[in-house]
Amino acid sequence: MNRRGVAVSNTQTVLDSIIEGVKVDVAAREAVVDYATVKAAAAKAPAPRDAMAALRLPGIGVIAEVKRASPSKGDLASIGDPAELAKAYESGGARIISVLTEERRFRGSLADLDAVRAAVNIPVLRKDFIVGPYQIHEARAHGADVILLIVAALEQTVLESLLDRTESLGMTALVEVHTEEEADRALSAGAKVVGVNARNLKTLTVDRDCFGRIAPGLPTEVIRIAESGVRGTADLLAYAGAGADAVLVGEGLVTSGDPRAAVSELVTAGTHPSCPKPVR
Ligand SMILES: O=C(O)c1ccccc1NCC(=O)[C@H](O)[C@H](O)COP(=O)(O)O
Repeated sequence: MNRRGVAVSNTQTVLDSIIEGVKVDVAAREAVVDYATVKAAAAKAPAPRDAMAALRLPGIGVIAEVKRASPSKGDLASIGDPAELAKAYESGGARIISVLTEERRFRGSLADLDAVRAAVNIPVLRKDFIVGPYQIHEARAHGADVILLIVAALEQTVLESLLDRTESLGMTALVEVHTEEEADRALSAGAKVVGVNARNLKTLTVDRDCFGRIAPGLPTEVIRIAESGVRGTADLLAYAGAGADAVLVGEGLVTSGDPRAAVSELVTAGTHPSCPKPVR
């Protein structure tokens, strides 16, 4: 019961349980490489690549994800060499490479991020469940140009301070939302790039119409990314019609059998003159 006597569920969501594991893992890494050391390493890292410029190129951009496994699907692809996969994505025309670094549920790692950043010339997104400043400096130290901030996982003041810190390090924050209320919070925190995830991270249900409900309410200057559920060009075109500047694709690429061709097909559709353009 809460203070008003209303029953409150104590059920842990999928997101809660991921965050619980992430916090344990961050504390373990911080015990080995302390905060001051990770900050110093971030300060010495090569300059961030310009993700905003990549996202402003004409056509619907493709953010291609290195994704081995997920809570919703279990194992997806073995991906022995993430650098080779990232190079295939880049040669297929991806604008940004997303690298899942969470280990317990996604079987990603910071080593994957290192390998991908060294292999490609386009911006790289560290896709993880960021809960504090340590992970932001850590992301930069490992070459990240973009980081993900999930509104549903962060108190508003924490979201604001993590967004400021990300930008002060020269990186771009992809601020992820799933509801209109979360979109309002992202905007009030100052998000310049908003990702609408079709996947509800608490229940794992996927609702591709979520983007079309939320994106039209975003200011025109905000870059809009449609995340999850893209399995082919029809999904990309539907998101484009609803105003997406880019789509973020994982499962559809890693299970395709030919990731370069799969990205290229999406890029071709997203840059074809008949593809709907975001209204600005
Ligand atoms: O993918 C999941 O099952 C998942 C579960 C809980 C939290 C996050 C999850 N995925 C992260 C993502 O947002 C996706 O990897 C990304 O948007 C790509 O989605 P898809 O193209 O559907 O693989």
